Amino acid sequence: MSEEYVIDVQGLVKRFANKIAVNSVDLQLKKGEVWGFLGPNGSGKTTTIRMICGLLHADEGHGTCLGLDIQKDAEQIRRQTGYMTQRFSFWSDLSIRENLEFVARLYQIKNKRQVIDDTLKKLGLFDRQKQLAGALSGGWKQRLALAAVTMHKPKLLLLDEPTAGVDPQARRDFWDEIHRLSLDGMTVLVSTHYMDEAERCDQIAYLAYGELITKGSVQQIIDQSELVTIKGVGSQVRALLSEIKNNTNIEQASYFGSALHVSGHDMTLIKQGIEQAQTKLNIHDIQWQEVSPTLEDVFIALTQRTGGDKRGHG
Ligand SMILES: Nc1ncnc2c1ncn2[C@@H]1O[C@H](COP(=O)(O)OP(=O)(O)OP(=O)(O)O)[C@@H](O)[C@H]1O
Repeated sequence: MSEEYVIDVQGLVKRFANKIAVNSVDLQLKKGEVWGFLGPNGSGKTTTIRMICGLLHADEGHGTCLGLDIQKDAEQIRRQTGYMTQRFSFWSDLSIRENLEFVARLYQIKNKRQVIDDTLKKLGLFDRQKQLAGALSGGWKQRLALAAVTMHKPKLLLLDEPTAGVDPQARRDFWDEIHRLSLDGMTVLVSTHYMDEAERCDQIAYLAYGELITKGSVQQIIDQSELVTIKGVGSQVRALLSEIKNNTNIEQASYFGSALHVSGHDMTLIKQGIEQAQTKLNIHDIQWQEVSPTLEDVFIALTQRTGGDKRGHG
């Protein structure tokens, strides 16, 4: 095993019936890093997470998690990992504290009372400990889930879309907590569809169609994409979209608020395409400015390209 990595897996493959859900995925996460796991619905994020923590047997590939073999040491990995699933469930008719007592028994935590008190305080749940879990709002439920999966002090936290449907303030608080945990040395892998959350991560891995398309810091991913973007602002910008999308030199066009972002790999061709569309529709009052592509621009372009390749190869 590598001393350096908390997760070190190579060539992970998972098939369901005849379909490949995950295809040859490599991942290396260092201690204390926060990784964002992104990709469209069904791209294989949950399946990969489940293989890493030994809940699902990989059909091919090998590697270690916390220095343990993912194919052989599943039980030991699970004991040292906090895994928050998409549908993390509680006893809704038990209080916050009673739920944590239940989890503490499950993990055979020693000195339960003290550990539960500390966890409640750390996550700002102490004053609410008697509230029924079923009556909590989305943000508080997520905190309870985080309390439940961190109470046994895991070295690795795997969070599968932990903030889906949670309001922005609660999501921000949740992320503050994630960063606090990483400062204590916990390694975190979080799957998310939110771009602002991706930007809070040290590193990102992006999956599409079961394949790892890119990984690195936000800036590295933007730079590696070699995507160029131009932003248009003006009253007639909405009329341009469908005409621009018909142009084969333009890989991607979409609205960001009242602005139109147009992206591709050759700015000269993009500008030509825009000019053709404007001339055809007799639109001349749009101001264009070259901008750095956003992470979302890059991910949409990557997904479209990968999808095109897949369709192209049948
Ligand atoms: N137990 C299963 N049996 C059959 N197919 C499965 C099973 N689990 C996942 N799949 C399929 O594998 C593919 C990858 O699914 P997975 O849940 O890993 O994607 P995901 O990236 O986590 O998606 P989402 O963002 O929607 O959560 C999908 O096509 C899914 O339908």
